Amino acid sequence: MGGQLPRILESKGRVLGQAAEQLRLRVDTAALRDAAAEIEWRKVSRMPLEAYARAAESRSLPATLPADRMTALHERYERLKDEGRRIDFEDVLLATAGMLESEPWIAEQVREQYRVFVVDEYQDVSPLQQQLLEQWLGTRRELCVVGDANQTIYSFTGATSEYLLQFASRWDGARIVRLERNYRSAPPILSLANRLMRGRPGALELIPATQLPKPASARPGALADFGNSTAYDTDGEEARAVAAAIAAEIAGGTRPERIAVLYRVNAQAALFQAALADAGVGARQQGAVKFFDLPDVKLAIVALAQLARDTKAPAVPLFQSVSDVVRDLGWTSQRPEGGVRPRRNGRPSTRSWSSPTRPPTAPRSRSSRRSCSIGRRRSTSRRSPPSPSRPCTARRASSGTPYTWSD
Ligand SMILES: Nc1ncnc2c1ncn2[C@@H]1O[C@H](COP(=O)(O)OP(=O)(O)OP(=O)(O)O)[C@@H](O)[C@H]1O
Repeated sequence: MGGQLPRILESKGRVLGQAAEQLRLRVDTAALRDAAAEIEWRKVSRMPLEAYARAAESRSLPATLPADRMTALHERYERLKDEGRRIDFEDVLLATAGMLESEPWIAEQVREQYRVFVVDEYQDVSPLQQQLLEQWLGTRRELCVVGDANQTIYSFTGATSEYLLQFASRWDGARIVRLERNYRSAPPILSLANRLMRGRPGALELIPATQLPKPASARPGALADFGNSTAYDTDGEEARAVAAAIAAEIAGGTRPERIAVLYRVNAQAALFQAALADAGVGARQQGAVKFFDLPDVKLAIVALAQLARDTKAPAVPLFQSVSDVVRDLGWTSQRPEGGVRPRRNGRPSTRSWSSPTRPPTAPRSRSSRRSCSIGRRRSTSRRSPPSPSRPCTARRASSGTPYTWSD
């Protein structure tokens, strides 16, 4: 008790970089990013370092960081963090859970303050977050969770849709409300989403709430069906096929301004633009802004200015401090190839000099992650409220628009 509060690490990048340097590990930024994800996974899974050392043997790790080096890196990262009196986002959760467990009076105080709990995006809850939720709840049952197992995206950092899928069996008498009427997307999108998700655990059968408006200018049948989805081996092949399909559409009479390409991460834009140019199709990137107006560039400039004013900052060469600052913001020194570099866990990596740079390991809520282009929030009052003392779970209709936001 007492003393100075520890500082919260904005991202693990810088401390991990120092740890790797101290251990003389030659690792690139991608491997460090994977190490950060491993640290998150270990901590939200509540796994002590010794247990991780064993578990790491059977995990898929970067070639430069086999199990023993990865474990050593975790250990050094934790040590450096403790020495600097800093805590990361997982520590905040761990410390809160530990406090509620060891100090029942604090748990009581929290429970008095909050009576009813609503958890959104419940498909992406980690064991540690679930533990916290249970500690907040105590013996009460005033809980409503909302989620869609088909929108699970954080498994690689230890989240699991199991809590959502098993909710009814864990909470006897829970009321399940299936939100399958979809107000967001047009019927062809929903029918494609239904086809893609059919048979998966917790899959919903989405029902369009509205029929597609038919402007007079629309070519009959233009949006009647998306046909089958096609997967390509590489981003380049995908971009070329998309460009060829667009060129064919235009040749068939569709006006170019009626065509849009929705992509998942900004780094893909360059590939699409190149493929479209090769196919003789002019394209405009929406949201393209000047370099110094990019939010991430502005952020870096603010951080660098702060560092320049900080008289207590350690005297290190300029390139080192600049590199530390931008690395801390999640940037890498590798030029984007226009494609998305696959992570070892199959998820795309979005870090690059030109991509938005919120670190993938930074503490951020799903809502902030999505805030770029899709309004995710809607007043919960429009949903049926859970009856008191009866936990309810609502499965959300998947939006069916997985490619419309860009990180
Ligand atoms: N009853 C309704 N009538 C009209 N429009 C609605 C209704 N309910 C939701 N919508 C619209 O549907 C869209 C999606 O709603 P909302 O974001 O609440 O869905 P969600 O299930 O939380 O989505 P996600 O699965 O992406 O988190 C919003 O544009 C919202 O305005």
